[in-house]
Amino acid sequence: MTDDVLRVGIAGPVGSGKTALIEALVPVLIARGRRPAVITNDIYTQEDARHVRRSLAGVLDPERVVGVETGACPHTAVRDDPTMNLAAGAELLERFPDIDTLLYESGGDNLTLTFSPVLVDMFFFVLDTADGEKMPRKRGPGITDSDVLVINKIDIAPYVRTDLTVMTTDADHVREGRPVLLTNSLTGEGLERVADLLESYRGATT
Ligand SMILES: Nc1nc2c(ncn2[C@@H]2O[C@H](COP(=O)(O)OP(=O)(O)OP(=O)(O)O)[C@@H](O)[C@H]2O)c(=O)[nH]1
Repeated sequence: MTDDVLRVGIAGPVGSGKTALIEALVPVLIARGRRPAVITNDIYTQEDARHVRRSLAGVLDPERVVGVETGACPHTAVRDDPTMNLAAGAELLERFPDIDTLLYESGGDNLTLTFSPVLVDMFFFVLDTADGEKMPRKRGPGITDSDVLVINKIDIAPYVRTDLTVMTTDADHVREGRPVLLTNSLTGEGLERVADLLESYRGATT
C-alpha cells in the first residue's frame, strides 16, 4: 500500500445501505477530483460488485470494482484475516496506480464488526432507520468505535416510526462526540458531508 491512498471501510447490518452509500459517494469523490476504486465483500457471490458496476456505469470504470467472495463470516475477511482484501487492494493499485481512495464494503454483519487497522485507515458504520431508533442504544463496537456512524434511509424514518432526533441524540451519547451523519443514499442527501469527513481523515493519515 502506498501512503497517498486513503483506505476506507464501510460496514453495517445486512441491507442497511452500504452498497447504496458507496454508489452515492463515488460520484461525489470523482467530482472532487478523486480517483476511487471499490472492493466489495460477499460471502457466496459477487452480487454487490455487479450492482456497483451497473449503478456506476459511465461514472467509474467497471475494472475498478472488485468483488471478494469471502466464503466465511464477514468478520474474518475484514478484521481477523484480511489477506484476501489486502491482495485485492494491492492488485487494483498495481493495475491503476492513479487510485487515491480504496473503498472496502464489508459483507452484511451484526453490530460487532470492526475493520483491521492493517486493512483500512478509517471506517464508516451504516445503520438503517428501519431497524429502529433503539439501534444506537444497543451499542456494539461498530456503533461506538467506528470513525463515522451513518444513519441511513432518513427518508423512510417517518414511515417506520423512527424518531431521528432520538436516534441521533442516543448515537451522540454512546459515541461520546464522534461524528454521526444522516443520509439518504438514494438521493445523495448528506453525502457531501460524508465526503468531507472522509477527506479530513486523508489529511490526518498522510
Ligand atoms: N429509502 C431508502 N432506501 C435505501 C437507502 N439506502 C439504501 N436503500 C435501499 O435499501 C436496500 C438495501 O440497500 P443496499 O445498499 O443493498 O444495502 P447493503 O447494506 O449493501 O446490503 P448487504 O450488502 O446485503 O448487506 C436497497 O433496496 C436500497 O435501494 C436510503 O437512503 N433510503
